[in-house]
Amino acid sequence: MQLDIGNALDSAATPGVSTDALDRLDDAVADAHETIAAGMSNARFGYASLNLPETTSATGIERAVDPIDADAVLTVGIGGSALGAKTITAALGEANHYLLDNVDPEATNRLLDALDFDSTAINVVSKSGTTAETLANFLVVRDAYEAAGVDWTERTVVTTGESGPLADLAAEEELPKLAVPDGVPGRFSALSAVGLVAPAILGYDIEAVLDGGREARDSLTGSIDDCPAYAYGALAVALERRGVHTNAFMPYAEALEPFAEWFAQLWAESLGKDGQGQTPARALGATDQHSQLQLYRAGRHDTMVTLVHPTARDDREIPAVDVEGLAYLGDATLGDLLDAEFEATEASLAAADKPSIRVELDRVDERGIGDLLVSFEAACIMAGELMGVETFTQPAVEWGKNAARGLLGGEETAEAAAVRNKHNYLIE
Ligand SMILES: O=P(O)(O)OC[C@H]1O[C@H](O)[C@H](O)[C@@H](O)[C@@H]1O
Repeated sequence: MQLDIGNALDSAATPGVSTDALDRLDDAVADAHETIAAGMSNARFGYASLNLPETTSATGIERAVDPIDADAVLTVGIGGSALGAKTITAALGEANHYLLDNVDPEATNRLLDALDFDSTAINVVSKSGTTAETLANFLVVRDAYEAAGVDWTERTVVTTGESGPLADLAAEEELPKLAVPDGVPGRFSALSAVGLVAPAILGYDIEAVLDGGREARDSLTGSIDDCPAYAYGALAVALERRGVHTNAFMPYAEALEPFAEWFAQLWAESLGKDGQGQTPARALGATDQHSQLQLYRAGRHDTMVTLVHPTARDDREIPAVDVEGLAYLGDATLGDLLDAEFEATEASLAAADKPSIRVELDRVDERGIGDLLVSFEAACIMAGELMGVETFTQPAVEWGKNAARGLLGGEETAEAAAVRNKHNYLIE
């Protein structure tokens, strides 16, 4: 991954974010890098995530899924236990990866009504093994396979922690079970079995995904000047300190649309703490030029736009047509048009003095997605160090999980009691 940060420096929105300011930040980055590197070598909680390209065994995962013969995969998981797999398979252009993360019964019914159970593997993922949405969806899916007379036990792989209700279910049915590695929070676990089982079942080269991750990991150095990942994290913090509280993540590749979703969880859950953080907004180029760009260019000075741009892609000619005013299209390809839109957006933001960062990758393929995932994880960890927050926890999210469990008749929790006592103000 490469960065061009020119448009984020010295903009009217962010006076003070200059090359000098970044130079001053470089010492803090060097110190934070030492903490991160020490955390990696001691496999400390959270920091161990950056070791996954080394510690994950692609052959171990491939061996575990080998007996499963399937053309499609249904992943049952939520948050960090779903978005990694979704991001990787989408980046590789896979259409036969389905996801049950939410528990909207109408959407679930529609998905299960259309699914070919015989050819679809079930990939159940939960680090804790207790998440209500995931467990409920797994029970529903098992039931649907049974109702269709299809043996779900022959097609299911479970990825979870050592113990817990999901581990018990897996043991009871003697299902193949892979581990969520120690020291790795869910949203940082894409390059483990959590994110790689689905692409492995679908026949992708998951070793190449890990290779891309290794490249990103090996490029972590203690200076902004030669480490794009850290430069991104440091710059986002410098901007956040000056009131840039929204980070609009806008890839110019459909295949990276779920990457923006993955980034949103990473950025929000890791950095939204102690009154700090940036709100991640999801956008897609060029589509959202025709929707959100108005706000980013002419709205409040509180947004940075992250423009992600692959430098190579498969392309398609635009057919020439003899109609006045359309000749210019006949000389171009769809890729040329998308690139021109990208350049125009970047220039238009700069002309309005709005900060943007250009992230480039060679191609959206196995290596490219591995590189991007690890680079943004490292960027996030760097940002967390500079902000002084606990990057690897998510207490605010746990609050809601505890409340929902208590409300459904699980063990009584203080959070559920707070929901029961909440003050309503109804207007009917
Ligand atoms: O993997 P699980 O334990 O099922 O957790 C799934 C998700 O649950 C919560 O929402 C956490 O905040 C997320 O970080 C996590 O990824």
